[in-house]
Amino acid sequence: APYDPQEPPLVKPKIPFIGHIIGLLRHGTRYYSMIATTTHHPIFTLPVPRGKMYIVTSPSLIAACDRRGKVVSFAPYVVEFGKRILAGSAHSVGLLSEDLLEEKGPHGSLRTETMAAMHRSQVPGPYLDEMMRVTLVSSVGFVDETLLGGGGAGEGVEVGLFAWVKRFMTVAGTDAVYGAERNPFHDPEVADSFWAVDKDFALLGMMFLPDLLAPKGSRGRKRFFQAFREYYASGGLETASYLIKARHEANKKYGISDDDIARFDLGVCTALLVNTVPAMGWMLCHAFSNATLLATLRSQIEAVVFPNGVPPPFGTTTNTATKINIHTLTTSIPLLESFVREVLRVQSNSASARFVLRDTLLRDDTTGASYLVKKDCFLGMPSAPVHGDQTVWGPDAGVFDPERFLPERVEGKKKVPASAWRTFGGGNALCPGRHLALREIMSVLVVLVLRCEIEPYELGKRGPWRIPAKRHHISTSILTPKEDIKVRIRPREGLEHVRWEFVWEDEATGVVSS
Ligand code: HEM
Repeated sequence: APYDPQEPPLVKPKIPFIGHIIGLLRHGTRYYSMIATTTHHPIFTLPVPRGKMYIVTSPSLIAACDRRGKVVSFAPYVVEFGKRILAGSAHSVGLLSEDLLEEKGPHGSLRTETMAAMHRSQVPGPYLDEMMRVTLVSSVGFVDETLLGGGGAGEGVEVGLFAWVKRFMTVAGTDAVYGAERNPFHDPEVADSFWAVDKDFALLGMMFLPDLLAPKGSRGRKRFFQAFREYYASGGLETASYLIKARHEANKKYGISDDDIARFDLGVCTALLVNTVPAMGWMLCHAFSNATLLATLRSQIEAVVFPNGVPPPFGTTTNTATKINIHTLTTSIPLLESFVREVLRVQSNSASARFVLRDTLLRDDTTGASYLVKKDCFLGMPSAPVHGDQTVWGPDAGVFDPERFLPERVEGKKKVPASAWRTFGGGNALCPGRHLALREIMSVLVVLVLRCEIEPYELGKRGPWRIPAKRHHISTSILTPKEDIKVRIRPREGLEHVRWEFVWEDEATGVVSS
């Protein structure tokens, strides 16, 4: 459709016609930030071959889009994902695409019903606590194994940091959801299959000769589906979390076949893992590369967990374990969540991709200006430009500041609008896994900060920390590094004799872990 002057300002490409496509291919989502900083438009239109894209960069207009979530919609992407990546049957994809405008309410279609189940099962409360209990047992077990490695004499192990995190977070995350007893991810072949699909995501999405053009991803996808069909056939559902049970119920209500349910699980695992896993890697880079911050985190945690705030001396603790309730810890040490939120602020590359289902007028409450966005156009609210905006975060927007989200700091400053922190998106597409992700990340962080030393290590000697460059990916919000960091992980000196017991217990909800 021709450009209407009521639409957001047009940014013409330097190279006619294809210039923006070249920019996007070359710079990825950074391209939006580059345009935002040079034009200062709160929303702009990028003409591309066969259409146009609207890009929103101001928190007030992002809030306006969130309010119009039904017409500036995420739903078409759920449908495309079901079709292209999950390769669901025509029947199931048909059901997913019903009631795109969500006029029938939260229980009016398979898509909305499933999403309601995702939210209901992950709000803070007993279901979430139970998932936390399982994930903690799983990740602590793996850390124990690592620390016993390297001959057990404390020399530690040398690993690629992100690869190491990926191995245990993949299992810990899926244990929480599918239950530790029958989780298909305990078979390393299934875990590898899953990550092969993620790697070939863009090629599989083209739906063109996948066996030939994306052989590993295509084979991995088949292996994944087979493993999940077997999981349900052998009674896996009985050992699953409420999340999987609630989804299953919704699927059955709409007559989804067992084969399609196994396919949908690839969607669950994608949402569950592709951001959480790299996010954990970045957490460790930011925590362990900064000696002052690491010391502060340790002393704040130790003040809570040890009587008198210092580790018990050698010889006094052989029989009693030091019990650490991570739930209490994260509520009494605000720096933990502030740090995690700040890492997510600087590392987030989320797109918040939307599709305009109906011509809509967006009103910017701060300026009073209105913009017309047209049916069938793409609209993106990339996180990077807002996360780096000095008018929102202050002149130090570009600086990594782990204390930025401390409650007392937030109160003292000009209020940052909720729509300016976009790590988990917003509106009715707001990530339902945000509580699980934050809690899981904080838990693993506490365990590792307390128990481990992690140092860059190459060719047998200690090297400097370098925060690596990121690899572009079309669908994940937290990108992976271009190259992994080689590190040595060993038990912290002087604490080898401490027997740890990590639990997640919330007296308020009554879940007690073993
Ligand atoms: C650090 C970890 C995570 C990050 C950064 C993240 C980020 C996001 C983002 C940016 C969106 C899109 C929101 C939008 O477009 O406005 C999203 C959606 C979603 N996320 Fe997460 N996520 C994380 C972890 C999880 C976990 C652990 C789960 C658990 C299953 C999960 C489940 C989902 C689902 C199901 C959606 C789709 C929502 C819908 O269709 O309405 N995410 N996430």
